[in-house]
Amino acid sequence: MKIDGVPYRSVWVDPEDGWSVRILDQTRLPWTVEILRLTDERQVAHAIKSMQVRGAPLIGAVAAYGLALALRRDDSDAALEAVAAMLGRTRPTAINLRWALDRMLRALRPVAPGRRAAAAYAAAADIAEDDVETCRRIGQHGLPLLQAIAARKPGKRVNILTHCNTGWIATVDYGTALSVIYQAHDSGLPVHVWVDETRPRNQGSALTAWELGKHGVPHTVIADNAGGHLMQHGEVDIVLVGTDRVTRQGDVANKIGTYLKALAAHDNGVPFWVALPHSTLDMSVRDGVREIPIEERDAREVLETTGQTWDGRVETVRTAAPGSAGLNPAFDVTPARLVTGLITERGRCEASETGLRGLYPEFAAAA
Ligand SMILES: CSC[C@H]1O[C@H](OP(=O)(O)O)[C@H](O)[C@@H]1O
Repeated sequence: MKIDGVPYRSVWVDPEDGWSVRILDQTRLPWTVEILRLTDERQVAHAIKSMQVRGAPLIGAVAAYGLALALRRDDSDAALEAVAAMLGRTRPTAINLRWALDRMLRALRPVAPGRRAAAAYAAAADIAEDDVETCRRIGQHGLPLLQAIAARKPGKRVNILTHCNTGWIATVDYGTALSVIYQAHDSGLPVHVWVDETRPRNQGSALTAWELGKHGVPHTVIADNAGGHLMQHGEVDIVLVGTDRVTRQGDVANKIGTYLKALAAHDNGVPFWVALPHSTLDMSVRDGVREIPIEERDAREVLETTGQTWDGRVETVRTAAPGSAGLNPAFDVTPARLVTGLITERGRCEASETGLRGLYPEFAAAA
């Protein structure tokens, strides 16, 4: 996607040296566009843990390049396994991280030391390019949902509620739920997006609002708790979110607060659709509520917030009462029964094992 007319991806190999890895520092957005240069796997691990890079598909792609960086120095079997394990421990919920590292290990274990670094860069590039095309197709398969809503309300805007950030900066390009919104907007459909602020890290008000603003998509930032009220008053035509892991029965792990949005949507008869690439499927898990590990992040993310002062300084301030403890689960799981359907690069399906088997027969055979 573009930033002020300049095309970007969210991760790329530096064309000047051909090996270091460039990323957008998402902790600096929306205040500044800062490009970081990563030169080893430790910097990659920090970038993922600190959420300089974030978003399920993107952390997988960046971890893949982190493995390539490590193998430039030491491409022994021991180093390959140890670095993959270290990167795999950076964040527990998004299955894309393990998916990407497993794909890298399958590609690299058969390669003789001495040739592994080049093979790793090629395999990481394949993961990145696969994600770009996958996310573009997700947008294509989601578009008819918005077209159908627009056809039922001619001359009126299609109101979409989204949670967290599922845009091009959460993937290598295009995004997942936002890929649908971008394609609808670019096709001339009158879309408007209710952007959940998405406390505590404000991926919505800071990142989704920034992305949509840069692309000229009409949007309004709302408090996380306002979505149900808007649904009760007919102001939401569809809820579109991304995900960090979908189980074989269609349970959906996503940013904390998604489950509450799904409950409100179910209670108000609002369609609740989840967009995901194949790399977000975890067919080894059935019951998401009981089996998906939920990342618990530093409580300070809840007790504090970061923003820009009126004279342009970016500062972090404490918003909670001094001395109060905090708890910060970063994800929750929405049971399949609350999900209207899944939008993937292969098409749309119901949130069920049958639905997923229909789109991904190879997974059924393997599981
Ligand atoms: C395109 S998937 C984005 C997915 O990842 C986000 O989590 P985080 O910001 O913690 O990386 C959120 O759950 C989004 O739905």
